[in-house]
Amino acid sequence: MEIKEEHIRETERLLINGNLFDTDERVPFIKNLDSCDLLAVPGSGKTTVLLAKLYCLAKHLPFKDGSGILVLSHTNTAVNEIEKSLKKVVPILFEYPNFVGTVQSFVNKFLANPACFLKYGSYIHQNDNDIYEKEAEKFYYSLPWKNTEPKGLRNKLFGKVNHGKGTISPDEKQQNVIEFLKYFELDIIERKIKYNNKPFYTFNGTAQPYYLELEQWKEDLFSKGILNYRDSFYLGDWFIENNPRITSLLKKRFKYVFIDEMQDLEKYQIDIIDKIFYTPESQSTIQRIGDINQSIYNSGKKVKVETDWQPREPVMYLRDSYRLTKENADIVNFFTLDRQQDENGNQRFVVNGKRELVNAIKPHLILFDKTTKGKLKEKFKELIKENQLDQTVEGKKYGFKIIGWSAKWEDEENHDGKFRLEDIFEEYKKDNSSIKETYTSLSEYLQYFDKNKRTLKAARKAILNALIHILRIENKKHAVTVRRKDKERYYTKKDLIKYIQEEKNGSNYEEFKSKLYKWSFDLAVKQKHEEVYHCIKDFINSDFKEWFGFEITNETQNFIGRNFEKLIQVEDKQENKQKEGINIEIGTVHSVKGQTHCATMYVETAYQRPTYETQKIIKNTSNPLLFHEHNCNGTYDKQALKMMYVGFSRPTHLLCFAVLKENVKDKIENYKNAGWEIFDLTENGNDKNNINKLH
Ligand SMILES: Nc1ncnc2c1ncn2[C@@H]1O[C@H](COP(=O)(O)OP(=O)(O)OP(=O)(O)O)[C@@H](O)[C@H]1O
Repeated sequence: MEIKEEHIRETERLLINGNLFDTDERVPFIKNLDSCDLLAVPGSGKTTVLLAKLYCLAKHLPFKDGSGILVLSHTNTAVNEIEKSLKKVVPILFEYPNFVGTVQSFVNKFLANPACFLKYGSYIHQNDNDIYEKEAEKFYYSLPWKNTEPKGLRNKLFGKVNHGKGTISPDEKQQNVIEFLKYFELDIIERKIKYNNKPFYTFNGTAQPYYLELEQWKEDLFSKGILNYRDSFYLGDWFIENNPRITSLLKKRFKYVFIDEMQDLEKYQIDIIDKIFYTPESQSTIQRIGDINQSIYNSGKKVKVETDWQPREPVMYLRDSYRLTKENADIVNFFTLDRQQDENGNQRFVVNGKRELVNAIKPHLILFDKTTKGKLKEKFKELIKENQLDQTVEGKKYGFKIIGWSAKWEDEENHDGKFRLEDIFEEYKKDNSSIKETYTSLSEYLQYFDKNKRTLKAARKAILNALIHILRIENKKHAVTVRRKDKERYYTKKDLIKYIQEEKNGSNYEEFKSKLYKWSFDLAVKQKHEEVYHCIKDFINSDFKEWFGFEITNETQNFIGRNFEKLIQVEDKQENKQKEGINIEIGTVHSVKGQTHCATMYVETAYQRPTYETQKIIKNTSNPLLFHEHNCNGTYDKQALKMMYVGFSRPTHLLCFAVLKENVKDKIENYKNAGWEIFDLTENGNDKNNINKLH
């Protein structure tokens, strides 16, 4: 197969405003259909060239041999970006036999889900760390404390998990055990439990009864379809081990495999993809794309310092950043953690800004303190207006964002005045809903189902999810046959529909279908949340409970609630948009990975010690904000450097870094001389609005 020039021309019009892809690096990559890795700095167009290649390849679909294209990424956001760019122009790329999704969703669909069904008779119902962690807490509190021999699991874990931790309070010990239950890994092939990457219990070890108790707990969860993200990969490995043919089938199905955001993949994710596609007899092309200096994800709560990705030959590179201007790129450049050397001994990763603006904009350093942090958003808006960024193509296309490393506190402690995003931006605190599969009340299901798209499909899914949630509370299961054995399993959405279609217990499918359509329409289009809530409540209390044969228990009653509970966030967001004129989104650095913004304000926030980014990265003899090579060697300073590298490299036009004045006050002159535009929002400023530009 060959990529056609005419298709590349089409992608130039589609993706880069009719500019041309350069013939030194980008066109050769787009045309290359052999296995390779692609590495490049932020904004160099890695995702863009991948999109271009996908477009060109999709023009050849369906392939004669019936194979397809697999496109994987680490986050849903990245997958959505791919869909947004290509779904309209090459819809065929999103249809069978192709697959576009996260690594997690790929492993779930092709490996973990069939494994779960084969081994435990259930499909994955909830693949979510939050839900899993709640189960871990529940399990902990269900374990008895035994004072007689043999000691119970709870006693054993108290000793083993806290071993070598010195004198700590009983509360801390308990917390450590709960943490263990949340994060230990069960290798179902080897029958081993690992914790913090070290062996903990094994089936063959002396602690077999305790191993078995933990294994049993996990397997009970699996048979309810409850898994954490990591479990999917162990189940996936189990599936490959027990059904080796699956790897040949997948290789045959996916002739081309592309992985974006490669730097964020964990070793076990990289390994499972290699195990399937990177084998001696493999005919599949695997291309892996990323930037080693942007690895900021980790499966735990930590930020990654080193990436697990070991690029392998042949490696291709892209020079220059098309997103960044020279002014912004020059700063980002000094936040490169690992520059590497090329074969000529030159620095390999240099961030070179190619974007040119009619009026160049300097990077802005915004000084604030605890009492003036409330002015940050206003200031950002003012700068956007002053530079007329809301009138630009990029402003309209990419928008404006305020970002920070740490968003929320996980405890209710007093934090000595330290702040995270939620302490600065009230609206961020309120907007704590993320799109999930499971909520705790019917009202939540009907309002949080899809904050961004509000499609009919999303509304329908939410209603069905709420209904199967009730069947789960009521412990209603139905019979399935797995490997000729009869089993019982909780209803999936599909099962629920099938049951109603079969018109069991007087159920009426036609009536249900038209109700479901009306409710979905009223939710998604008319936004009549309360009205729909009452209709569904009536339905549950009449037909639904009769069709499925149960009496409503207190737990379901609580789930439904007495009245509709209006969640203010839903309305708030839209009202804000209209009021402000300029819409500014607030989010974490993690959430804007891979994105382009017109203007970005990065606000330093508290995380571990030393507390703020500037305190972490500024050393006696080196300060990357002043264009010095960094001297970051510790874990947290390296993490900070990476977060700033990712965060600072988002905007096409305006980069603002909002910093606590006390962290930079001795060096303000130096920042000015280095090229920062400085605004001082603090009390002692001398501007008429107390928003002071220091000249
Ligand atoms: N060859 C090009 N010519 C002009 N503009 C380009 C080119 N390639 C990419 N761009 C533009 O540059 C911006 C960044 O591109 P893209 O998101 O593909 O970069 P990236 O390398 O994937 O970034 P990151 O590393 O931050 O994820 C986009 O606005 C894109 O349209």
